[in-house]
Amino acid sequence: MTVVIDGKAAAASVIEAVTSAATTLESSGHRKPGLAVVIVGDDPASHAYVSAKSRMAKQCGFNSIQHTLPEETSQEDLMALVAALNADPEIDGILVQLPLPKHLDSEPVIQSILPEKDVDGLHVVNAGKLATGDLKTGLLSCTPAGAMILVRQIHGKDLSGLNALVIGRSNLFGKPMAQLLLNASATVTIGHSKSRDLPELARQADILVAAVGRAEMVKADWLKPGATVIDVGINRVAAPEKGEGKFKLVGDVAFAECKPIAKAISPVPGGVGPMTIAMLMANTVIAAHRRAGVAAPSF
Ligand SMILES: NC(=O)C1=CN([C@@H]2O[C@H](COP(=O)(O)OP(=O)(O)OC[C@H]3O[C@@H](n4cnc5c(N)ncnc54)[C@H](OP(=O)(O)O)[C@@H]3O)[C@@H](O)[C@H]2O)C=CC1
Ligand SMILES: Nc1nc(=O)c2c([nH]1)NC[C@@H]1CN(c3ccc(C(=O)N[C@@H](CCC(=O)O)C(=O)O)cc3)C=[N+]21
Repeated sequence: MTVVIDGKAAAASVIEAVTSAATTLESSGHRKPGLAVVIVGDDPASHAYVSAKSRMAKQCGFNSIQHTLPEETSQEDLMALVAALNADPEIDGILVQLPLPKHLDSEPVIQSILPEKDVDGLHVVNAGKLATGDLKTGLLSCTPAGAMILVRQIHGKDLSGLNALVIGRSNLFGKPMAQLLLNASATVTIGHSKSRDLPELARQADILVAAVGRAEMVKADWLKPGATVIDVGINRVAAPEKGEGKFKLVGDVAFAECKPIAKAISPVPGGVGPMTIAMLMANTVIAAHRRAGVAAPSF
């Protein structure tokens, strides 16, 4: 029987641990962890994610502040807001929702966030710590950290001898995911749009992670029987069966046909997505502990 990995349940247990760490921190005389989420423009999907993040931060007992800037915000104004949040002693974590409107350059914005407040794990200092094998003193990118917790449920901490394929090489997900898998001693391949014969690479993989953004790209005949499949893709596709003009979310993996071949598979929705938000809360509570000079929990 294939295991359908329950990301909601795994996220709920992370959230429980985060909430309890936040409560303990506060009852020992420190202030609440503070998370600032910055969103520019009015993309409805981004707004939905940001409100989910703000809601969850409140549920964890954080001080959660949302900054909503108009579409026409300038690079200077956005950078000035980040500088103010860097200097704000009440703020432990800063997240700038991506993608930014086209006229803005995200890289200087991300790099201007203080590394110790970079709860997205995208600052070069945090990316560099991960790349050099320091997983303890920086902040990890939320989605790969969450995906790794799901992999650990199936395989434990040591992935020695296992082949892993990550499809996608973004800074937000693919690269840090590959590094986490490598750190756990998997033999890692990274596939992308210029790879030759992805299906053949996939058939070698004991652990297949798909983060492309192409609905149901990974088919049943790509899988090694008994593989663990982690689906990171979030694709909104038409769902006429739900009514005219309705949409549904699907991943990068053709779930129904892949499920019988896999040992374990994460669904979309209800897989990696909820873990991303949970790990953002985990990073915020870690940053708050470090700022307070108290030993931080690990997740
Ligand atoms: N569940 C969650 O919490 C999160 C989900 N996501 C989702 O994950 C997906 C990927 O996100 P992200 O990494 O930010 O996306 P990017 O668009 O930054 O990266 C996509 C990657 O997929 C590769 N790619 C594109 N087309 C193909 C193809 N036909 N064959 C093989 N590789 C291809 C690209 O290759 P190349 O580099 O050559 O262009 C690139 O490396 C999206 O669906 C996104 O919504 C992202 C973050 C969080
Ligand atoms: N700076 C930055 N950091 C991010 O981590 C970041 C970002 N920008 N921009 C966009 C992507 C995407 N992302 C998701 C978070 C949660 C779900 C999630 O909770 N998904 C639910 C479904 C939600 C729904 O129903 O719409 C699920 O998969 O079950 C999905 C996707 C974070 N991202």
